Amino acid sequence: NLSACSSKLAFMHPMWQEPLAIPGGDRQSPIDIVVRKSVFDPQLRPLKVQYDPRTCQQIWNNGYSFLVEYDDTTDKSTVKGGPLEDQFRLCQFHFHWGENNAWGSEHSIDRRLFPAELHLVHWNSDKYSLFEEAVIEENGLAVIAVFLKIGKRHEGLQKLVDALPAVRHKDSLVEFTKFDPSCLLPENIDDYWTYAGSLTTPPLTEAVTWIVMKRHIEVSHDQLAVFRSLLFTSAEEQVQRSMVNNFRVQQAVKGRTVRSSFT
Ligand SMILES: O=C1NC(=O)[C@@H](c2ccccc2)S1
Ligand SMILES: [Zn+2]
Repeated sequence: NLSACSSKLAFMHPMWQEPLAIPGGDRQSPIDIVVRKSVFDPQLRPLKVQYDPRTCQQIWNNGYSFLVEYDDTTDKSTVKGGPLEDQFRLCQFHFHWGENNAWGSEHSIDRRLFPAELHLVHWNSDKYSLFEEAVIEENGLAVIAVFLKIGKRHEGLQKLVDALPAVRHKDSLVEFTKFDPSCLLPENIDDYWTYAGSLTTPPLTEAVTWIVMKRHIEVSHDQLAVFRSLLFTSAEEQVQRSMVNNFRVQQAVKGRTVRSSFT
């Protein structure tokens, strides 16, 4: 029973062609965050994150990333505050990473890329009743992004890393429970940038309030190497392709303002 938040939204082929024109297309993601152009907004409140590990259900390889999916039928795992006017429900988290440690993140800070980027995907449960409804609305989604750096081993991540060989191929799924994703957040979640953007995979809808953490987390080289052992391809395909570089090219800022919660 794949939760709605990602099963229906087909991630097209990992190297899917960028559509020539996206409807509107003036608030696409990801972007480079130019720190000196960001604007401090004292009205940005602290983020309130409340995750219940009992809502964790499964991990699956959708042929573009691996998704850790949560039961989003009740308001048990939520984010509110910060730039958000409403309460948003966690439906899944996933990562984007590179073939080496020089790149892999979708966003960058003054052009600095990170080896990987975590996305915690939430939808506006005050206004909508399903992820699919929210995904086409301009205030439908909130994604918390956290950069990963190579350093010491991340103890909380290891439970997830140990489960990855079971979802090596596209369309494989394994039960995965009692995982609290707050262990993947940096200690300080009060310092972030926020801007109006889009999904970074099809349907690329301009529905996302992005919350990009200033502080990164550290994972070990070996832990990230296990991400790279995943495959884009299903077990049946004769040519296997490593799941790496699953990030979108950066998009034009087009006059948008990136606000910061800190000076
Ligand atoms: O933050 C994002 N990362 C992705 O792969 C995009 C996505 C697309 C559909 C569902 C969930 C996430 S949007
Ligand atoms: Zn993502």
